[in-house]
Amino acid sequence: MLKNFSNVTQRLRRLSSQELDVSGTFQSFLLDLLDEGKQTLKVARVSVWLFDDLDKPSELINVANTDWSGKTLPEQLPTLQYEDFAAYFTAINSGRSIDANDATTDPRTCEFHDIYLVPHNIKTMLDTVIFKNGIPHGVVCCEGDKIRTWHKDEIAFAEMIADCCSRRLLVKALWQLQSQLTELAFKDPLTGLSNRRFLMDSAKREMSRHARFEHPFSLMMLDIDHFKKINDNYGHETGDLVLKHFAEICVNTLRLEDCMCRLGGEEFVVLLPNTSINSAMIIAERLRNEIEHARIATPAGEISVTSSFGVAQVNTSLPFSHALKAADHAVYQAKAEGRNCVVPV
Ligand SMILES: Nc1nc2c(ncn2[C@@H]2O[C@H](COP(=O)(O)OP(=O)(O)OP(=O)(O)O)[C@@H](O)[C@H]2O)c(=O)[nH]1
Repeated sequence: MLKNFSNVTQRLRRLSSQELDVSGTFQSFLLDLLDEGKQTLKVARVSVWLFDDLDKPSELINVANTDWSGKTLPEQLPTLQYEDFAAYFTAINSGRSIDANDATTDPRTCEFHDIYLVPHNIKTMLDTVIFKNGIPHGVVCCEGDKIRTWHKDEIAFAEMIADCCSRRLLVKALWQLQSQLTELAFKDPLTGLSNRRFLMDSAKREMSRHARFEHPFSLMMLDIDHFKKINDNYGHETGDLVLKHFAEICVNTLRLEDCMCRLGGEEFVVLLPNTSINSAMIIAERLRNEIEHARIATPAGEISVTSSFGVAQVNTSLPFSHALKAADHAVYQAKAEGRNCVVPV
């Protein structure tokens, strides 16, 4: 029976309030939680095991254990296979807690007798199920070195620990999904560059920052010359490869703080913070030269491209679209002047 039940639930509530805090790692959250379980239930160790694959729950992987020193994972995580412990896996998949008072004789846990219980001096086990979308996803294992009768309070407490794990796993999955969605919303999937939406968002932020500090802010627009011929001559796949490598060449030539975005097709924009039009012209000329001399390796052989540039200093008291339109116009002028050149607004 649990002593000081209200203190215990208070501590558990404090821990579960950290479920939404994804600034710490999943690992350190689990270890804090398991330490609480170990102290409260007075057991030798508590560990968490998760199924590797929910569609095929044939392997459990040990992802946290109060025996592990510090908060680092061992190089090789211990695993359990269904074929070796069928009764145990079946019990977990039923979703019910395993209160094996005497683990060596309990039919759900006696399979561990020779390889685990005896070598580790484990006499009793209390295992509670972690769920994901209502399906068993893993287990919290509490192990003790004396046979004991698990009281219903203790089982309820261990189930609360498993529920904390379930919710933290859900939060982790939601955060992963959210960062994937953000990536999809703001990234061009082909080149990995930011997309038009990101450009417009960050331009707005840069405009107000530059207006406040009265720093110069420029942009350049660049458009690959005769790109249609690359598609026509080598095929669309090679065209895609050229776009990817073209983006890499540009990113490697530009400064880290310069933000390069793909507007669409073979048209790109680079935001140049704290840069005057004169410096922007020098940067554009350097990039133009770099692109002209690069040899892009493709299965169809080496391909080289050139690019036409329009460069503008952004007037922060006008909408950003003005600077964008002006740079676009300068690109047209660069095309009219024979391509592979830089034209200022
Ligand atoms: N492979 C590939 N091609 C694309 C992609 N997006 C646009 N394009 C192609 O890029 C080509 C752009 O052609 P145009 O706008 O005529 O321009 P251009 O051939 O580069 O000629 P100039 O700009 O006048 O030098 C079109 O054939 C588009 O189909 C893409 O994601 N992948």
